[in-house]
Amino acid sequence: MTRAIDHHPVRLRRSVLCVPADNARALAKVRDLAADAVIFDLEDAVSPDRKAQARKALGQHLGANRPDGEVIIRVNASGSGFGREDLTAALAAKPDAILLPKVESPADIQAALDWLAENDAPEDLRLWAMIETPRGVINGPAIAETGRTVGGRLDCVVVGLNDLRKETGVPALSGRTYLIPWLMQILLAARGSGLDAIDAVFNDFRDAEGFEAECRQGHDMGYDGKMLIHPAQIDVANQCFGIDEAAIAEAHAIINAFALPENAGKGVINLKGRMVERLHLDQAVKLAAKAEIIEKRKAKS
Ligand SMILES: CC(C)(COP(=O)(O)OP(=O)(O)OC[C@H]1O[C@@H](n2cnc3c(N)ncnc32)[C@H](O)[C@@H]1OP(=O)(O)O)[C@@H](O)C(=O)NCCC(=O)NCCSC(=O)C[C@H](O)C(=O)O
Ligand SMILES: [Mg+2]
Repeated sequence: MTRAIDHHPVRLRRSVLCVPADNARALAKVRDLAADAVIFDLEDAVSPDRKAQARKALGQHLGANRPDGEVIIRVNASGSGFGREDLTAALAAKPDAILLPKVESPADIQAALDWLAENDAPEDLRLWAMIETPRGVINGPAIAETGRTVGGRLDCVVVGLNDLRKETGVPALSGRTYLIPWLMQILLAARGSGLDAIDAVFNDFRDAEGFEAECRQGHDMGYDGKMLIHPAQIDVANQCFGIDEAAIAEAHAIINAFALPENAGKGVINLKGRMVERLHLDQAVKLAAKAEIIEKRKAKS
């Protein structure tokens, strides 16, 4: 695992594909897909009468197949009546992270942390949190901060706009005009506590143009990647949230310039007529680390 300057681990999360845990045909496809991370869903993609079946299918599937990227399991919320059984099944399936839906307060994170401690969860098991209700957005900074300071397991938040639109009445307009303030609020809360942030799903998976525009928007808002619902969305997300050649070259130019003996100890330098400070060096190191992971991933596929 590559570590960035601020010691937050750099992980590749450009494309985070969601798969209903009870869909055998979709599960069978996952290993051959180029998603950076896969969320195996026990929550809204699985109907209440199939929850038990989905837990069992997921355990069997992950027992025999592991995708290359991060494995995340989304459980049902604690108040749903399915939460405890989902957590038990998730822990047994040994994911990299458990995704908590509809997180509304620091207490939701704390309850999950307590359960994990009581059930001897491995130290490196991470928590992800979905922010997808009005209270979740309002309490975003406190949620992110509690997750970081208590137990240190939380390292990623995911925006759920379907639920947020349902709860607020904001319609699904192209461009997401009235949702942008909340998207930026969530991004700021995540960054304020050193967490990664994943943009929401785009439902119209046959609308390639609309999807690409939304990926570019999410990237420009600062998000690390996008939650996806269909394999056709993976390549575009990897490209939009990826790093182009010019940016990699620029990062290396900054790193090399600060490594020159004449620049040792300098806080600011002149790089071909442009002011470059050590904060830009930090950014360049992080970007180069991510580019290195992307190259390794390409070499493997
Ligand atoms: C949306 C879908 C139900 C569409 O499925 P389908 O009708 O099967 O589409 P296609 O015929 O185009 O599929 C082509 C093949 O690809 C496989 N497939 C489809 N989706 C996936 C997937 N997600 N992962 C892996 N493989 C997939 C199909 O099986 C076809 O292959 P084959 O069967 O061999 O022909 C479906 O895409 C789907 O269920 N997507 C995921 C839905 C989901 O997980 N929803 C929960 C996440 S969204 C969310 O969380 C919202 C958030 O909470 C919020 O509030 O916003
Ligand atoms: Mg949701």
